[in-house]
Amino acid sequence: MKKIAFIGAGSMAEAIIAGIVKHEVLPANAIYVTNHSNKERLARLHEQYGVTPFRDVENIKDVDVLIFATKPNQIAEVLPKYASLTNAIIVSVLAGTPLATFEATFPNQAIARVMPNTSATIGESASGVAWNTKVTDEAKRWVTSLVEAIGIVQEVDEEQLHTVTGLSGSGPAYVYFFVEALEAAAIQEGLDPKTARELAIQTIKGAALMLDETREEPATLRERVTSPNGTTAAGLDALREHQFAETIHACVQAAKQRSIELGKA
Ligand SMILES: NC(=O)C1=CN([C@@H]2O[C@H](COP(=O)(O)OP(=O)(O)OC[C@H]3O[C@@H](n4cnc5c(N)ncnc54)[C@H](OP(=O)(O)O)[C@@H]3O)[C@@H](O)[C@H]2O)C=CC1
Ligand SMILES: O=C(O)[C@@H]1CCC=N1
Repeated sequence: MKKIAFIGAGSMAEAIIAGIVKHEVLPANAIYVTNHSNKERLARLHEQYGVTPFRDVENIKDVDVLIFATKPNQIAEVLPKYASLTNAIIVSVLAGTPLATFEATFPNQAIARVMPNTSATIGESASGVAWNTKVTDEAKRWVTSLVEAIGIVQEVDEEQLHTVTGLSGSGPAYVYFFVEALEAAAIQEGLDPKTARELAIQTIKGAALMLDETREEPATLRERVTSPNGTTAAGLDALREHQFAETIHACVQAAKQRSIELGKA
């Protein structure tokens, strides 16, 4: 049985832990977790998922997979502490931070850079992965099976992970922001908040499931909603007038650019 340890216990680590535990990829007692100082959070993760908090690297010296999930600007001080774990497969979920940063500490080990998203919590992450040159077929298989347990995964070149971050790493936040805007508009235009919330959630869910289950082109599905000279055409015209596509491009580009900057920090 594999034993894995999370270095960092924030939102992303919890989303992955929740996905792994829910899908029974590993028993919870094979999952170790640490953070900087927040004891209450580790106690809550233990309580909620059954994972084992640890403080000392001695407690995880036989670990098979080490998953780094700190903020990018925290990793430089974190890595030296784990340099003795020369048998572990290394996984990073840090935005921007290059494989080379991890190779400096683990020069002979298999390293994977994964960009998941918080939908991992329910096994619905859209993740990207890139590998270093030391990765073995076995390490690839194992990390892929771990990431597949929390959703779908696409293999990309390392440089492309910046764009993956701008699309799917940050993507859930764009969708939530869209829902916030949709709800606010519906309330201003006469609905009560509860009705606006229920209709907005089901609209997003139904459209996402249509895309996934039918695999039809988004444009085809859009056209099917759009009666000639009808209400949808009027709504879409307003989106075009307000530069919807340009706005989304600016959004993905800005997130990608920030990922590049974080990688240089
Ligand atoms: N949130 C998201 O949607 C996504 C995040 N990511 C990436 O995941 C990483 C984590 O993000 P997120 O979970 O949101 O961040 P959080 O701030 O929620 O979590 C950061 C974690 O790192 C811990 N930490 C800080 N310093 C150390 C240290 N010296 N040793 C051990 N642990 C330490 C913190 O501990 P403490 O609380 O005690 O300070 C905390 O548990 C980032 O690099 C981000 O780019 C990737 C994809 C999506
Ligand atoms: O906002 C961030 O930097 C992280 C990376 C992708 C999603 N959240």
